[in-house]
Amino acid sequence: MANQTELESLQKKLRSAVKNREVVEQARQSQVSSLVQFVAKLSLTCKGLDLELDNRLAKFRAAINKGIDFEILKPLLDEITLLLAQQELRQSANIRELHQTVNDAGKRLQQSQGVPDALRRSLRNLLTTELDDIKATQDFVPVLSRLVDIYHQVLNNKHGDIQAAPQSLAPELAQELLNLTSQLAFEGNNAQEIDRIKHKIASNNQLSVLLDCCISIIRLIVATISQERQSAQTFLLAINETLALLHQSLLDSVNRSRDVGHRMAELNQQIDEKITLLNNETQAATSVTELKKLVGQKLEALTLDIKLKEELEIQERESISQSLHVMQKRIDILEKETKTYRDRLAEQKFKSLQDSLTKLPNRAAFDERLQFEYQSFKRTNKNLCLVVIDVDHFKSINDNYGHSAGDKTLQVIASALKKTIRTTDFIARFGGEEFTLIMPDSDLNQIIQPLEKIRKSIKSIPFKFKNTNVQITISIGATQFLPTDNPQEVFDRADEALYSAKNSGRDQLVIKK
Ligand SMILES: Nc1nc2c(ncn2[C@@H]2O[C@H](COP(=O)(O)OP(=O)(O)OP(=O)(O)O)[C@@H](O)[C@H]2O)c(=O)[nH]1
Repeated sequence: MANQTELESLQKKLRSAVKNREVVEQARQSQVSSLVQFVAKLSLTCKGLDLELDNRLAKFRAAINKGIDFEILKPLLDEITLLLAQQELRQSANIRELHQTVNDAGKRLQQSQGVPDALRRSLRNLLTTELDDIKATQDFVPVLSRLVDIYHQVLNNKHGDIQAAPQSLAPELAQELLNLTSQLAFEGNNAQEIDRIKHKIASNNQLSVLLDCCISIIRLIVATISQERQSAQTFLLAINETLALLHQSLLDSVNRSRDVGHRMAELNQQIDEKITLLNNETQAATSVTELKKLVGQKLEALTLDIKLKEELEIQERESISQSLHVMQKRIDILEKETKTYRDRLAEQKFKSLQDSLTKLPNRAAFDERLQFEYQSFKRTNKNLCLVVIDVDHFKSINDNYGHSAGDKTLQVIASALKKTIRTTDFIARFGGEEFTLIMPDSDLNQIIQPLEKIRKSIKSIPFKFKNTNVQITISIGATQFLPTDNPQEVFDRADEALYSAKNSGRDQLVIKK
């Protein structure tokens, strides 16, 4: 009986165990199935990376869907694991490359001119922080999109600035503009205005500022030309008026002369007729008394006519002298007006050949003189040397002590150069901090000593800026005209000599044959 009970209890336990086992089995089955589905889905996310991997994963998905035994799947899994490892390597290489590309593109943008401060800051943040935080390929997406956005904004800005003109050209343009403005000769308010523009160019060479300055200069030139045209017009009108008056005086005088001429002719005719009549009547006279009476009457009439003639002649002389006097006065006015105008033109020519800052001859004057000396060299074959002088590190004077200090320095150097050269030499300000010197009747050996004297004299000027003693030096390049040379070739050779002097440490003279 007891055994029967034990058996039943055992059977009950067994049934319950089987049931539990079935539940566990079912749960496990469902877990395996969701795992299989998950793995299948996961494998699909790798699709498209690599053809080989795609094939293996497709096989794998088909196999697990069929419920193929793990042991059979094992070799396939090994192959897939290997392909995945290769894929991972390739991917990290791609990420490194992408990182580098984004970094390079950003750096390039950083180095370009004219990026506004705010964008420059965003770019710096993107390159230093955001780019370093990237862990996976998809992290590049927002970074790349921000970089493209910054590029866009910079491009828009640049377009708005000056289309296609790189800021790197600005220093050259500023220098050329300064050279050109120093050749302009203005007076009064216009001269002050041009000085203001020059300071603006020298202290800020942003392209937009240079453009503004160009426009202001052109406006000044146009205003000056129109003033000039007006003054020429006034001068011509005045001359025209005086000439018209002169013409009128001449006409009056001619008319008067003609009237007088007519009256004279009439008088002459009257006198002639009276003499003929007297002649005839004296022939016909029969007595001396009659003759006396006749001659007395006729002589009286003749004397009257002759008197009248004399008066007319005096009148005529007086009128001629009067109109000559009027004409002389008008010619004097004319001469005075032309002289004023001639002087003005001469003064303008002088100013147009003078550098306004240093009062030395300017580049135009130098070109004119060089042509003249060159022609004379060709004619006479006498020695002729050309020298280019450049102030060393002049930019640092502007940068450290201001543009006005730079201007003053140029004036002091110019006046020292003028004092030190020989009377036969010709010095000009070529532009900026560069001077040119023409030395006629000298060969290279003869110019060494005077040029060394110039170099030393500039070096010994005691410049003082902001309570600091500053020594300023010059570099000199010199050459001599050869029979086959033209002025440009000689200038280029002197310039090469100057650059050798600069490259060999400055503060020296280099001669090039
Ligand atoms: N104050 C002033 N500066 C000028 C004038 N004309 C040109 N400059 C400046 O002269 C400087 C010339 O500089 P650079 O050509 O770089 O030459 P540098 O500094 O003299 O150096 P090196 O010639 O190499 O020794 C520029 O900064 C110009 O702006 C001017 O009329 N007045």
